[in-house]
Amino acid sequence: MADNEETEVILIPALYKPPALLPVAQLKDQLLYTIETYPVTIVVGETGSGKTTQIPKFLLEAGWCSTGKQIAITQPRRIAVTSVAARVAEELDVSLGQQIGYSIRFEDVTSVNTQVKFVTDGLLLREMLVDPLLSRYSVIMVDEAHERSLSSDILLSLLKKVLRKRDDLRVVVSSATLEAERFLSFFNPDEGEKIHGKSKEDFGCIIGIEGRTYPVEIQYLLEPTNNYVETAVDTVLSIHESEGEGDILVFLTGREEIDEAIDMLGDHIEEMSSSQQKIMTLPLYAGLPTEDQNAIFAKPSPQTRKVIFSTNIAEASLTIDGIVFVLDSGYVKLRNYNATLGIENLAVVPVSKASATQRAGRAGRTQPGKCFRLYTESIFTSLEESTFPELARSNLAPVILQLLNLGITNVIRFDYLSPPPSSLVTRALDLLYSLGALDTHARLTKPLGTRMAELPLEPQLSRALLRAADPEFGCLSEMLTIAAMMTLQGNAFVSHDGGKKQLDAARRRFAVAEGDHLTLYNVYEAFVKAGMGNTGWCRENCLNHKALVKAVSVRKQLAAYLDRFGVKENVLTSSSSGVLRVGGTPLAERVRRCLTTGFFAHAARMKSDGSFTTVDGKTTLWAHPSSVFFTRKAGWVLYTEIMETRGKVYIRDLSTVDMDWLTEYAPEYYKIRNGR
Ligand SMILES: Nc1ncnc2c1ncn2[C@@H]1O[C@H](COP(=O)(O)OP(=O)(O)OP(=O)(O)O)[C@@H](O)[C@H]1O
Repeated sequence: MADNEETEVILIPALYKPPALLPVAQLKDQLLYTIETYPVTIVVGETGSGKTTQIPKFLLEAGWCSTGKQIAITQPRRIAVTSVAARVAEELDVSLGQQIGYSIRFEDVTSVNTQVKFVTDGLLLREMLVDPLLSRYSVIMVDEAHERSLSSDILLSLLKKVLRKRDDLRVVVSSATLEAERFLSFFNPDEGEKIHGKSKEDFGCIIGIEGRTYPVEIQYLLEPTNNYVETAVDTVLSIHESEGEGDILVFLTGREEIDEAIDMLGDHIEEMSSSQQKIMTLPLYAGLPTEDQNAIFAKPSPQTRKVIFSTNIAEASLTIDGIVFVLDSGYVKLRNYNATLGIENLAVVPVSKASATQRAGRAGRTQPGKCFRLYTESIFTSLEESTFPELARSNLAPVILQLLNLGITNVIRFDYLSPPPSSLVTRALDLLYSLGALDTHARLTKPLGTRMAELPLEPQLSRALLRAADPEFGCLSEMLTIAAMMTLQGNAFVSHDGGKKQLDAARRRFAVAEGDHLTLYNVYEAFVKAGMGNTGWCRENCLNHKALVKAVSVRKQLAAYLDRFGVKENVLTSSSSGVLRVGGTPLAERVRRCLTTGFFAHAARMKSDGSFTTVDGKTTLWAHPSSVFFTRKAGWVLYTEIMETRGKVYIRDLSTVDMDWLTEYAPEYYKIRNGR
């Protein structure tokens, strides 16, 4: 062991069942030797070879937690964190949250006994704010690093720095083949440089794991399709009719497509004869509450075939027992930030080869499988090798805020794995400056900037929340509720029996003329009043009970942050009193003004045809169907979510504002923009 050669090795409980089948098991000794010897180990292995579930157990068994330190395994996605942690706990026959735990935003399932912690890469970054050297960990494994998620790229950069300060830390990076060399040379000392006595030659090592659990047969279309949703549904039906047993996982790009496919398949299911095996459809996308996401793991009855329609969140690390068939649409919705327009959108683009391989790898995990690529083989050949780094196509404001809070003052020259375009960095600095998080020297302001960095919310929302207690606004209680509801990402309402009319009527019942934020506030208040255990009431009102329970918990956690900052609810604020006035300003207006202090950059004006135009008049936006302003008229609004689907830019969560408020709360920002 690095810290203590004499330490006694802790043995895993007797119930530990070594999964002899998994290819990684054959390399156990070599892996442990490498991790012991080199500060950095890059592990390259096929999907399903056992990297995620087995390596942490090997490390635990070898005593990497015996000095009281923990092992962390990061994942880009929450669902991978929770499900893999559950699997490892099950394999070790321990209860989740004890020896094996996990932590995701707003949900910490760990205890003092936790030795192996699965965590999202973003959350581990946050931990660095309180423990910059991540001193409580002996090994940190960054899984799925080839995905190049924003947080995992930044984490790798910061780990590189930490490794120069800590000689007892080990970093394991799991990656698809092509990126392995790049990761290694990123970590390596420069020519002639020595770190803790180690040079380029003995600082890191790549280990390849060959083989996978079960074979996966790949099939392609002979001719390209121009409607992959329809082709996916047809393929599901033909598998159901002519292939053997086994569940199906279909990769589409977003919620709308998933709903469309489920509806289309539903029509066919109704026509099926009762003697046939049944089909059970399930959606899976990031905005679904955790409990609903976990429904995909439930085993259906033997007479039922499970068909999961998912976005790329099921693409990596997941094992869904029973999946035999994978259908890959060949497309993914990727975040893309246009620094010139200041708009973050989701564009549907072809997947990379690495993604397609990961998708196929969701089959063949617990039995042999088949992957139907809903595109031709020549299209596959023409795909990019790997996904373009998220860092180079994102709004960098949140991450720059965190870097600054970690004491990294020069965010332009920071040692990025791939440096982002300078326009993205400049834009982020501009925005943070206009939010008051930075001073004119691009230093974090105190306390506003540091508090914004600490709150687990996007900077605009953090800013609005931190201003809410100001006597001028006096709406902290309301803003806490709105912020918590916004983290549900549009999932407060749900159509229980598929009735769109009922859903629309329910939305109307809670809707207020001022817009979606106060509507969300109304929903929350009504939910608490009806009794939080009242699932019947939620059903009647087409509300998502689990999501609302989650909002209550998120609200509490946010309130605890503010409490720590010494931000208290103003005595004048009372959530029950919608008519309360501060200086003659009604509560609803104060809330919208307060939102403007954060979201001033997201303003738009409704045109006569019901669409919206941005402040500079260059972009047309449409209210999302879930918005109050999908049907109602408005003047100026601000929006807190923006997404692009099939060439149309939709805005969600809108509130009416007065145009003058924009310059009142963000004079610098509008001066900067007008000056360009
Ligand atoms: N929840 C589960 N139920 C049944 N088997 C599982 C489960 N989780 C993992 N396994 C088994 O362990 C194998 C290895 O899974 P693991 O996630 O460790 O692989 P991996 O190498 O990290 O793959 P990937 O790169 O695709 O994430 C799976 O192929 C499967 O056989």
